[in-house]
Amino acid sequence: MSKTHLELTGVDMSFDTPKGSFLALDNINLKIKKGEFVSLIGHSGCGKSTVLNIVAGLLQATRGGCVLDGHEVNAPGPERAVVFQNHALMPWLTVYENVELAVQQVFRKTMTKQQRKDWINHNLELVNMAHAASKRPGEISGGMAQRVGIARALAMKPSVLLMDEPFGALDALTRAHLQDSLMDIQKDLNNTVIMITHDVDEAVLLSDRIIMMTNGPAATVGEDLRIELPRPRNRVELADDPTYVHYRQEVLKFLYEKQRKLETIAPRRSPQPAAADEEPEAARAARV
Ligand SMILES: Nc1ncnc2c1ncn2[C@@H]1O[C@H](COP(=O)(O)OP(=O)(O)OP(=O)(O)O)[C@@H](O)[C@H]1O
Repeated sequence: MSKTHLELTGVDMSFDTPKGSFLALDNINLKIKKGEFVSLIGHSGCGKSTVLNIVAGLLQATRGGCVLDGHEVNAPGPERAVVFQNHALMPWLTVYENVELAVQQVFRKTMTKQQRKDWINHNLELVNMAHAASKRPGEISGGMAQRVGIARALAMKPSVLLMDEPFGALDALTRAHLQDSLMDIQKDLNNTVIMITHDVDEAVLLSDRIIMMTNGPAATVGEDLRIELPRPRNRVELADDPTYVHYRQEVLKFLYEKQRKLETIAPRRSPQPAAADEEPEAARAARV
């Protein structure tokens, strides 16, 4: 990790609403280095997806902007792949064809047909989905579909991987498995990752930095916590590690003491984890 790879400078974001202009983000400043894994955490509606959408080029900041490798971001691009919570696969295409679509888009001119085929299979193998290459999204589980979504994003060789609650809708076991796979993949590929999460343990386990956002409107970066835990990280060993516990408490303190939501928390836009009822109380408490 060395110089700044991605930079948000003085970003404001206002939305026009029937009641007038709504300032969602106020002066977001963030410098991210190549290969850093950064999590965005904050209460519902604070503006995390808006930040991600600005980096993805899906939204234009009202003031300030985003620069990637010295180039201003003002449109979506294959070097910034997005993984959404609900994977967004094309239901009429097979698993293989879903990944192929992305690979065609990026490598049609630079890879031969055979190279593209090998590359698609390689990425499906990375997420342990090669065995289901000929299945359609309707024939596989949510966790499997999410793995295909990740394979599709990785197959574009993005320098930045943007993930909006990628594991939020999955049961606890599948989530743990995918978190471990993501750590392995990121170690090999050294992508920069920005991930939105509501899960404090997930943020501490995966991240090099946790960006904690203040409550909206006019949300901004509240705290920027560096997670200096050696890698590879093992969730079982870390559970009792005093440094891990300290980081976890820092995030919880920010969310529940410094940024306590006084009004009723807005309903989540997305479904709750499938196995939430089976989770231990402590794990549930650590979800924003
Ligand atoms: N297109 C839009 N028009 C008007 N307001 C918007 C628009 N998009 C987002 N907002 C508002 O901006 C604020 C931030 O929304 P955003 O979706 O970024 O929050 P979030 O932190 O990702 O929320 P959650 O955790 O619930 O997904 C919210 O108050 C939301 O209602």
